Amino acid sequence: MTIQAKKHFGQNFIKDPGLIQKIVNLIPSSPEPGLVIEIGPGKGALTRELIKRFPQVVAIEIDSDLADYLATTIDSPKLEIINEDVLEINFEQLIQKYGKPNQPVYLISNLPYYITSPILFQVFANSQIFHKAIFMMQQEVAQRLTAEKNEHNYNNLSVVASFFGDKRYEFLVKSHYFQPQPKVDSAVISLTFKNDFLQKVTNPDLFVAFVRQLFNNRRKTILNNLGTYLGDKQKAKLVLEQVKIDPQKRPENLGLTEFLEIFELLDS
Ligand SMILES: C[S@@+](CC[C@H](N)C(=O)[O-])C[C@H]1O[C@@H](n2cnc3c(N)ncnc32)[C@H](O)[C@@H]1O
Repeated sequence: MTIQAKKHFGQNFIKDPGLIQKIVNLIPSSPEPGLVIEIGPGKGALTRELIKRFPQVVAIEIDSDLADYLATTIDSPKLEIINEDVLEINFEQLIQKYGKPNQPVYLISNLPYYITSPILFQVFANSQIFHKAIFMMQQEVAQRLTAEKNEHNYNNLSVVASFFGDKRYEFLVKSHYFQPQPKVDSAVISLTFKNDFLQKVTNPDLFVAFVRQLFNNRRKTILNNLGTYLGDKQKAKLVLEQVKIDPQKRPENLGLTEFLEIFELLDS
């Protein structure tokens, strides 16, 4: 069966066996092999390797041609193919259905690039139910996500990713590894989820929105950005004084702890 890549679904397939191994190796198989959820299995490049190593793989694919192709070419009781839009998936219910109690849950994807951000934020919103995510994305986004303060790519995504877990830039994947070949290179990142920071705020969604707004105008000082957020520059000045943050700094000069300090003060 010939499968033509559909551009509107962000289909760029990989087939290099070395690359596939390298990506799948990032999922730990100890202390116990967990439930693996793959977003966008495509023609099954990663999926075939995953079912060799893990007891249960759930693959969510929006394209029914590909879902049918997978169902007819992979015959394994370990694989569950779900023909749906990942953004419509209720991960909690999915894990209840396919996982075992207390089993670690891993996410893996060569992400459909057109919805990288919505998927990332959907995953963040469910971070407590996942152990680790291995995601391939455009290199520029990977650099932003894994950047640290004062680095030139640092933005709200960098802060939010650190809030939800330990992030790591794993490796670069040149564009020629994909079929069809995209215009830009990609990179694989990993995120190991943690609850440490989550416990500090009552509403993580509000924190995510707060950080986003504080980066609204990167060139302006934190005083200006916070003033706009609060609609009150004087109050912003007092808040920054209380948490001992230099009001002349820019958002890119503040680390996660500093954003949390400001937010916690406003939250209390
Ligand atoms: C970059 S391709 C990766 C394919 C395959 N995993 C590989 O590495 O060769 C992205 C895959 O995500 C699928 N996809 C796109 N949008 C999706 C969505 N909203 N929900 C689920 N899958 C989606 C595409 O159809 C495609 O199979």
